[in-house]
Amino acid sequence: MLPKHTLRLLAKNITVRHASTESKVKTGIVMLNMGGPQHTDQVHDYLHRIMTDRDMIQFPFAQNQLGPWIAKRRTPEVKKKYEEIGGGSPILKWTDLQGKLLCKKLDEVSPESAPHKHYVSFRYVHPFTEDAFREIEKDGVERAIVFSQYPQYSCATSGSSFNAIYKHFHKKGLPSNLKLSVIDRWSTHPLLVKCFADLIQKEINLIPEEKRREAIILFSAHSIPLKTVNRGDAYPSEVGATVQLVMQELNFCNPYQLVWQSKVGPLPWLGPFTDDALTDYVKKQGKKNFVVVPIAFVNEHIETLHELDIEYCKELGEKLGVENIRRVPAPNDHPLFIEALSDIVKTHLKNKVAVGHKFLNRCPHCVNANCLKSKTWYGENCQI
Ligand SMILES: C=CC1=C(C)c2cc3[nH]c(cc4nc(cc5[nH]c(cc1n2)c(C)c5CCC(=O)O)C(CCC(=O)O)=C4C)c(C)c3C=C
Ligand code: FES
Ligand SMILES: [Fe+2]
Repeated sequence: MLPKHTLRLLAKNITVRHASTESKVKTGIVMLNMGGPQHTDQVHDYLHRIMTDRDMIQFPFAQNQLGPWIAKRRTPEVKKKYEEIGGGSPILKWTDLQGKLLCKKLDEVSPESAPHKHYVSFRYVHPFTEDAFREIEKDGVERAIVFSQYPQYSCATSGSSFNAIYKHFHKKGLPSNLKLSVIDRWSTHPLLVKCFADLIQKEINLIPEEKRREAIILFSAHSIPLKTVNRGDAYPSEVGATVQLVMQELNFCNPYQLVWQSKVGPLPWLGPFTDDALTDYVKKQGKKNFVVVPIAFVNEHIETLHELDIEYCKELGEKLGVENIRRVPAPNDHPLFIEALSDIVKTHLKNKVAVGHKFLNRCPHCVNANCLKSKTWYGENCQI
């Protein structure tokens, strides 16, 4: 039997915890990402939304016809890929878990902004931006922090999601009791860097000792069209910054190279491409050991589970006769990654910068009216 005062303390604790879970949400964390189809019957609509999103992709002509046409033509092939990775994208499962773990940690390290609650906001599949903000308004949240889950900012991905929030609010206005602020990029956060370094080191250690030092670390990021690069998109340099810091953390232990994957459509995209790089390293330079790192994704989905694991590491690796090829997992629920997320939010609240200068400044060659309207709106409406 426990002493009486211990029992009283336990009862008090239980009551306090109960009260905090029931109290009104003070800080909402909007987990911004593109999302992926949960089931294969969502694939066509998902692709259609991507290919007709002018913030994401611009065709040189016939945009209204080309986008839907590519989506329709691509559907069977992409459906098959989702079937091969278990029938759908795990991106919702991971984002939801990351949000839950993040808010649990924030309740501990930032009691002044607690209770925290996460809201998943996807661009191309349910739960959409509108769903997230409907919930936020229903919960009577005091402060919403829009937290891009792309560490490196691209106008095609992060920018499109931020523009969608602007489109949702610009006519009806923000609820008067809601403060909105923005975390738009965090490619150089020290804990993100440490997390990648830890994940990479663990895979390097699994390569036989005599081959370990010669393994090439291939950092593979989703490519973007060259037209987007030349407009001044920040993404390639921000991905490069992450790579450089991760290699510094690893004391430049191995040879490394940044390569690009997942090109869509016939226009020129940023290279070198991951499969071409692998092929030439093996065939032309006699390299046989590789560690592949998905450096611009924070959770598993079709590009890691299918393109990297099945198409490149398994099928292409076997065809080329590589000795060792290991794919590093995405950060997922790695404790250092959850710590990174929590530190980013805590620092955002402490620094009281509602929206950064870099976000408000457009690409030098931006011709997208949505960007101008959206960035002006964020500049006028964000507060912390
Ligand atoms: C940093 C991440 C990403 C960038 C940059 C990006 C650019 C980009 N993507 C497309 C078109 C498609 N992307 C698709 C899937 C997909 N893309 C990303 C991330 C980035 N895209 C992720 C995480 C995913 C997978 C989602 C999931 O399954 O969970 C797809 C659909 C799949 C396919 O058809 O291969 C398309 C289409 C463009 C046009 C673009 C830059 C302009
Ligand atoms: S395309 Fe980059 S700000 Fe408009
Ligand atoms: Fe993509």
